[in-house]
Amino acid sequence: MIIGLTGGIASGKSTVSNLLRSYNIPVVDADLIARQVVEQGQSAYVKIVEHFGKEVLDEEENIDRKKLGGIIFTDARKRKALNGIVHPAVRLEMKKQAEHYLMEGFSHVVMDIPLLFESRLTHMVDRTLLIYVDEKTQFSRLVKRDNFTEEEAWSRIASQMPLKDKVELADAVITNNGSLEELKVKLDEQLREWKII
Ligand SMILES: Nc1ncnc2c1ncn2[C@@H]1O[C@H](COP(=O)(O)OP(=O)(O)OP(=O)(O)O)[C@@H](O)[C@H]1O
Repeated sequence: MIIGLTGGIASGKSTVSNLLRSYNIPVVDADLIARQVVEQGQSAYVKIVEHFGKEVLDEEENIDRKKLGGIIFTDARKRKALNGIVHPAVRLEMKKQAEHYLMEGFSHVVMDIPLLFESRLTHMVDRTLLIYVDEKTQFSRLVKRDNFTEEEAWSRIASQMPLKDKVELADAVITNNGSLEELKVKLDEQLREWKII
């Protein structure tokens, strides 16, 4: 079974991923794969350079994510073109890694996909698990983790689909407003309910 783990910025997905790994449940990380598929030598890298030109490369000829981000931020057409290159490569690699774990004998694999609902990727998973936090907690954890100003933190939270809208879409929700210990207990309960442990 493949479980889709999702949430919002600083809601606790990585924290939960690490807890899952401590149960020996493999986690496939969409953000990590999105960085790997644009590394030199990968087909998405070649396509990006073909499409956007060498000006998106840094001195070491790696893709400069900041430069590319700046270009697509103001140009919807270019953003679509980039997504059209990167997203299929990410999906393919995620499937490959999940299949590999299942072939190895793991009965469950988790896919950590921040934009699982927004990108309509629920067809890739059998069940969805949302890590929810209230906005105040999300805000203070974000400021603390990334050293954002209040304004930077709020604008990032506001740019995303509200977590309360994702609650309706998820098969299960873990609320992460409390301590790490509480999170562990709730995750443990959910995994038992789903007979994963
Ligand atoms: N229950 C908790 N108690 C205290 N701190 C927590 C708790 N859960 C998460 N955190 C902290 O909040 C921050 C955000 O958590 P985490 O990085 O796991 O979120 P995320 O959803 O993976 O974020 P992003 O998608 O933005 O990378 C981290 O600094 C983490 O250590």
